Amino acid sequence: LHSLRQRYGGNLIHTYAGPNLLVINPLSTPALYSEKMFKGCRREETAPHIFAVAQSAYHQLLTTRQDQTIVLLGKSGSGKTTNSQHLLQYLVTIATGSGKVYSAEKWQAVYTVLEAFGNCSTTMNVNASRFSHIISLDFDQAGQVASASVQTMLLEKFRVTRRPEAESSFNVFYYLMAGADAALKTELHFNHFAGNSAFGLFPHSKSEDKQRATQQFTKLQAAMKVLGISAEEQKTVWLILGAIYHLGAAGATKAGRKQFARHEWAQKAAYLLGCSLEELSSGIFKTQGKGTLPRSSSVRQSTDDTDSSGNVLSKATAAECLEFMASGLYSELFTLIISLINRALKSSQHSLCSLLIVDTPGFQNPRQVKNQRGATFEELCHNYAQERLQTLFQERTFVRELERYKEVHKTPITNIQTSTVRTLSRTDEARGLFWLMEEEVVQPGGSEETLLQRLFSYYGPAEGESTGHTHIHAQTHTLTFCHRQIYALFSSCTCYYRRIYIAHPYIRLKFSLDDPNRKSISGMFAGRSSSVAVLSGSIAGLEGVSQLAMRRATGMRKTFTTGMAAVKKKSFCLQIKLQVDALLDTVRRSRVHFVHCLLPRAEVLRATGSPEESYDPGLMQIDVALLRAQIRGFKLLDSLRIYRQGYPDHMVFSEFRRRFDILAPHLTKKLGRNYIVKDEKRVSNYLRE
Ligand SMILES: Nc1ncnc2c1ncn2[C@@H]1O[C@H](COP(=O)(O)OP(=O)(O)OP(=O)(O)O)[C@@H](O)[C@H]1O
Repeated sequence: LHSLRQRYGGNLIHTYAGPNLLVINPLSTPALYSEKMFKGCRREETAPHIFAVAQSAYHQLLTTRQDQTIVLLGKSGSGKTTNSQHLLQYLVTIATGSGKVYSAEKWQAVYTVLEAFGNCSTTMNVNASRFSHIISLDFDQAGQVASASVQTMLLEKFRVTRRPEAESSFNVFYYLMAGADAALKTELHFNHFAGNSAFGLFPHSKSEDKQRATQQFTKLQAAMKVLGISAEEQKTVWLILGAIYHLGAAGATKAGRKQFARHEWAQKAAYLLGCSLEELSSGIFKTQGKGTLPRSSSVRQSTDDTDSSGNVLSKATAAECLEFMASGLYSELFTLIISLINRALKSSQHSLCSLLIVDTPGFQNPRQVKNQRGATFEELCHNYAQERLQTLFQERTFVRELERYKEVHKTPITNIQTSTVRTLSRTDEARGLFWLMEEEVVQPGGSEETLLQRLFSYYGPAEGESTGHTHIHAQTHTLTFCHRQIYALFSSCTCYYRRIYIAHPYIRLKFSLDDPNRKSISGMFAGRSSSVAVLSGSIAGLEGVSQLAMRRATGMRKTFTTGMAAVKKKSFCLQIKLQVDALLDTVRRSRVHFVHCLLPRAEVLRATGSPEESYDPGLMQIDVALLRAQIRGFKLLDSLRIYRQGYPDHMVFSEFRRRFDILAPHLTKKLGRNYIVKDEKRVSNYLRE
């Protein structure tokens, strides 16, 4: 702790803790990422740095030809996404061929688009990611990037329609509302905005916010252009976003017949989607019978799920029906954006092995920023993903090391707290969500209902923080909130069916094909294969063309299809678990490098807005209690102890032989260049001598 404080005070944000890198968010933009740093950034040779982690992973990829993954862990706002970008910046600079197909500019554009569509402002971070993603770089024989792809999961799609107080919707809505030029504004009916919105979606009111959003919109358009997203395609994206905005402005009736509350706004949404008001209204509010569905594999899947427990939409309120549609549309749009990004990154060049970068939304607990509300279901899901990755860290750091030590020494290692993940999780900050999820959802007899109740015991306002009415009110509110969320998510299959109804080529049977908006929207969705559609709304970006990308996609699909029986039971939580399983399965196949991102102080990201604008050397101070909690949560001290006492740096005999037999030319001479080794251990010992 002392070292970290001293280093941080001296503007040294990177520190090694054994094999892992710790990065403390500088809350400023220090000059640490210049091209000068690229040179000789070998872990063994330089001071701790995020580039050195990239270099080390790349070096291991080249020498072992084994896939490598860099996993970023940490609280929300601790700097995971920023560090992922630095990793990529380094890798594409050192390992991109002369063709520059994967330039740093292109990656910058990828992140600009991802941040516009998948980030928002939360109580912990003004630009928080609300989805998990894997960036994959596939390398060829010469160690150059041959192809790349992005897979995303756990998108918080319901944020479009409801979210905790004082948090925003996805950035892109504000960019579009502020930055659309006059022609686009007219086209989207954005010349004046509604006073009401069922989704709480309003343009920025402050002029500086508006100005920033306008700049961001220009930046987004430029980034889309860099990624080869045509003007026509961009327009389609704006049409869908515009339609979602107008659906919010239209709202839904609170009682009586389910219908739009303000028809003039609904009319605008219908126009943008290219259908009539009646068609849109019945698509959203009317219950569809089983027989009316067109036959297609993906549609059949949805009907199975929908009808087994009665008609979900008939139970949902009009507002919920509207929310299903809007968030479903957004989720489809997001999947489409990922496809467009992958189109720009794809290449059919042969590749040998991959380097993956995994970034998921960070741990978050509203109480950390003195927020009295309980956590939302989405926060639970993101914490769950983080906790599973943390479990992987422990598995790789402790379990294997302890076994190896015991194997060599025949006695167990001392001094290491070998508490199981279970007890660990229960006591640390992550609050045992991993086990909560596993116990309540996956075990027989588990149910979402009990999950919610237990969620409360973890996330309800703490004792002594407040008493009486407010306390209970906060809990009830969150419970209702969670219930609704789950209810909505449960019904997402119905929503999915409806999305197809709107977006699928089948729409042609129903809606006028001649409508230009309709044509461009269905044209964009039509190209996607049905196998991609099966995972629609869960994992996006599985349409890779390179061999390695296809192998990854098959692995992820398999996780879903083996659990499909369970998915048919419509357990949304299980679907979340499957998405995280797919992520973990992909990571597990590789050698993993961990980067722990640490938050020096809470609230500061909220308080100061963009850290870049508020650089003040005096800010390099640390909230010691917060830092200590993070170090404990990551189990960093134990990982250091095991690093000292165990065998953290090791290589298997075959690797040792391959790497060092150049030093024993007499051996190669005697046995031939490609000598076949039966006993690697014996040859390795021979080499050592
Ligand atoms: N190494 C760094 N150098 C400069 N700025 C940084 C660094 N790390 C983080 N920041 C700043 O901190 C802010 C939060 O970082 P970032 O969004 O990357 O966090 P995160 O861990 O990805 O958050 P979330 O989990 O909520 O998505 C960013 O605005 C960024 O500018």
